[in-house]
Amino acid sequence: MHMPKNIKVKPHKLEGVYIGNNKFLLTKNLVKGQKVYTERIFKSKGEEYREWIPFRSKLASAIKKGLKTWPFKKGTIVLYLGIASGTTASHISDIIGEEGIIFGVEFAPRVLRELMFVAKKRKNIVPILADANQPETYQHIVVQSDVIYQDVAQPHQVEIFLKNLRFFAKPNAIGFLAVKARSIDVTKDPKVIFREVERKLREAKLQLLESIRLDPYHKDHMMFVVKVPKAW
Ligand SMILES: C[S@@+](CC[C@H](N)C(=O)[O-])C[C@H]1O[C@@H](n2cnc3c(N)ncnc32)[C@H](O)[C@@H]1O
Repeated sequence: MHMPKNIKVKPHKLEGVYIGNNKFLLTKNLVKGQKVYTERIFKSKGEEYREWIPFRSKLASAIKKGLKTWPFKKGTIVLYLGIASGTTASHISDIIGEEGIIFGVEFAPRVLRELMFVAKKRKNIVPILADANQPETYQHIVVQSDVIYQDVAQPHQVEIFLKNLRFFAKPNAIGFLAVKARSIDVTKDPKVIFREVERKLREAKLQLLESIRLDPYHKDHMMFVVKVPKAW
């Protein structure tokens, strides 16, 4: 087996995130010796860390671009829409630990199958084969959540996001919406699309905390971060 390299690690200002002396973002591996994608594993003072690659994860790229809102900690309950094979979710899983839970909704069966292998090792991931546009079909599984994270790259992604917030957001929950401009309309300038998304979020009476362009890691993508008002 390939022996992980020893590096120096220091905590990032966001809880549960670390920085290696090589400037990589890292999370502490919840399942020692196990990789989830093409990330490298490192060691420091008896602990094992996984590299969190911003080109592979929009959340990691948002951190690189200065994300400030950080609701993830041990025990956080997350609804993840468009979880795919669990690249980003595996790092959230590292951070929230065994006390937390990620309900991962994905509508592509083939992709969900990959996630099943990840979830077999990571007990805090619950894979759900469903269409995020129909929250009523998984309402019996998912509980009220602290965080709703959405990355579905669909034309009606804002509507899907709002619908799920209405079903599952706890008061004061934090929502992350990763928007790929081209999925909404390939013909429009991304800036126009992002303004439109912002307008819809404000119109829905959500508090817009941050909007972060994810270039150069993810071209024409924006991460919107919102807070759900107490009485919504
Ligand atoms: C960009 S990928 C997600 C990558 C993942 N978030 C990550 O960072 O590891 C988008 C995923 O959303 C899924 N998806 C798209 N529309 C969906 C829908 N309506 N319901 C559930 N999943 C959906 C796709 O099948 C795809 O796996």
